[in-house]
Amino acid sequence: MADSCDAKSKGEVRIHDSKGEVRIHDSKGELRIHDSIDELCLDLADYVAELSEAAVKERGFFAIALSGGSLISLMKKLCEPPYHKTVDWAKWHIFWVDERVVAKNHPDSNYKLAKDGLLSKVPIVPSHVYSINDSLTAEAAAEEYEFVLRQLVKTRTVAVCESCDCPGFDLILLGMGPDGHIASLFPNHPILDEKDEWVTFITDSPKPPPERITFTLPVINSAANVAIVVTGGEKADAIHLAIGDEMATHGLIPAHLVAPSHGNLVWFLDMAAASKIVDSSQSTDS
Ligand SMILES: O=C(O)[C@H](O)[C@@H](O)[C@H](O)[C@H](O)COP(=O)(O)O
Repeated sequence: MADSCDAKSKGEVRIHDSKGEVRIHDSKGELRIHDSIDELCLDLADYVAELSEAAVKERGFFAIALSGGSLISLMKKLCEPPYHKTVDWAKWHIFWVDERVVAKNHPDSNYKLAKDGLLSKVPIVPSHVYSINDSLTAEAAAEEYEFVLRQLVKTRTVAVCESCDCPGFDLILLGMGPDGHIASLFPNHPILDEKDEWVTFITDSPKPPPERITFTLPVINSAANVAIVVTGGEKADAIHLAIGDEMATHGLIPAHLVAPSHGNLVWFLDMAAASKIVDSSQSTDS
């Protein structure tokens, strides 16, 4: 049984905008304003490459879990020089934080999205890519994904969290929806309270398609590093709730529940997504 880890970590917040880079320390960590989406992509590639190098040096592996959505396109710089040569791709072990229960060649598949947008462009080892069994029901696919993950924790390909028996991924990359969902953990959904399973499933996702498997919060919060990558003004309110101090009056949203027990949390935001938590006086033009 997975013990739930208490959330202790604070997050570092990096915002990317045409105004340059500003770092502001607040209750949730560091706020960082960069040049544009392109700067965000460069910073994200640097961040991932550095974590990969450190994990490979320390453990011989880099266990990373990907989300779907715009995250994959924001990882594009990793497919370009120097990263396509300098990253030790053969040591990567790639998982999905959540996956739609559709065929792996279906347009809605997060595996297809990552394969087309990243994995087919870098020299990863195909047997190190852990996609779901797309011939199973959502429940069975979640059970089988957890079984595969448990085998890789046994071999320490995926580390174990210091204070609970959860897998300790080297990096979990999340997106966030306008409602503040992360992975396939949606507001007010009972699986937010799941504390025993590492991987669970839903059949009523408010974001189509309805059937998905997803890591649970204890697994996300057991990672050594979590990054939440959010762009676009339609998410500004959710960012305000997730990072701003006023969230107590608005209730908790899933993104606010991401608080790694021993790991580091970094928010990568563009200015549009961050528009409700910073004012223009904090840009480097001032
Ligand atoms: O499978 C999924 O749908 C994703 O994992 C989901 O959690 C995504 O990360 C957010 O919905 C943000 O998606 P966008 O970045 O495309 O808005």
